[in-house]
Amino acid sequence: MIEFRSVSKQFPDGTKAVQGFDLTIPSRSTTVFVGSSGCGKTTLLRMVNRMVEPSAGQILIDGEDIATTDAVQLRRRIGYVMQNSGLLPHRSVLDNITTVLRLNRTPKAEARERGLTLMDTVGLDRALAKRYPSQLSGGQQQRVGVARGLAVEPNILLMDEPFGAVDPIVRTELQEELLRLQRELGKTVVFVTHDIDEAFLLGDQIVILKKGGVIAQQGTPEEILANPVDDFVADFVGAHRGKRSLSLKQVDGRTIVVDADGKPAGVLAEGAA
Ligand SMILES: Nc1ncnc2c1ncn2[C@@H]1O[C@H](COP(=O)(O)OP(=O)(O)OP(=O)(O)O)[C@@H](O)[C@H]1O
Repeated sequence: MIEFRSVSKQFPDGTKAVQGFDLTIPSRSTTVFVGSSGCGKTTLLRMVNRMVEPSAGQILIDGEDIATTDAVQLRRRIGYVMQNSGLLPHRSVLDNITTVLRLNRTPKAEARERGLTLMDTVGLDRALAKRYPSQLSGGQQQRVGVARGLAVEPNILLMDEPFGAVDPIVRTELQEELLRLQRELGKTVVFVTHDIDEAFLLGDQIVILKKGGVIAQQGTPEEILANPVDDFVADFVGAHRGKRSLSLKQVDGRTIVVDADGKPAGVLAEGAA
């Protein structure tokens, strides 16, 4: 479980990115931060692995205040997947995936075996192991990024717009893969996006943010769809999705809410269908 307690972040230039943020993120489920550009999503995410330090407040992981932990150690046990994959261009696919394992002093042969297994896990052909990132498609690069994030067998996986830079078809594929992976692995995933459709598809819990990291609404997709708390949320959900008729469809054993074009608009909680 991750707890934000009255967390604020003011950058040295005076920008107040996040103010008095409170949230509990349950373990083994996916929480999605969704909101417009600049509302503080990335700042919130990066405070979880101390790439950004809060100016005030506390963040607890399983009851432990992370400010009291060693930042480097913390970062090495939390998976982090970023937009544009963030891969090292002069390292092979396998080296990219196993970098943190090697930093953690995992023996070379073991790291290699684990890297290849991770390639299987994220649906990458092992034949690509020796290629460089520039020799891969955008979707393949993102898969390498996910494999790298999973390399240290983290309980927590932070994902910052990981599928933002790929075309819509590949994006749908990657989203479905993530749903499958999450069913198998059951990580605590914190996912950032500005795309409400993506949020509804992937999130067990959705947190809609306004500027300054202010929570406009949090809840399950169906709670938010059924009862937007105010005009801001209704507009955000409606304007980004179009107010189209909704219906239900079975995808991978989950009941998905789809709009008139068959685009996913949400997932029904178990037992709700
Ligand atoms: N290092 C920094 N120094 C000063 N201001 C910053 C810094 N990083 C972010 N900000 C500001 O903090 C606010 C929140 O930024 P953040 O990157 O968290 O937003 P975001 O919701 O992730 O946006 P996007 O979707 O565009 O990535 C913005 O106003 C941004 O300009």
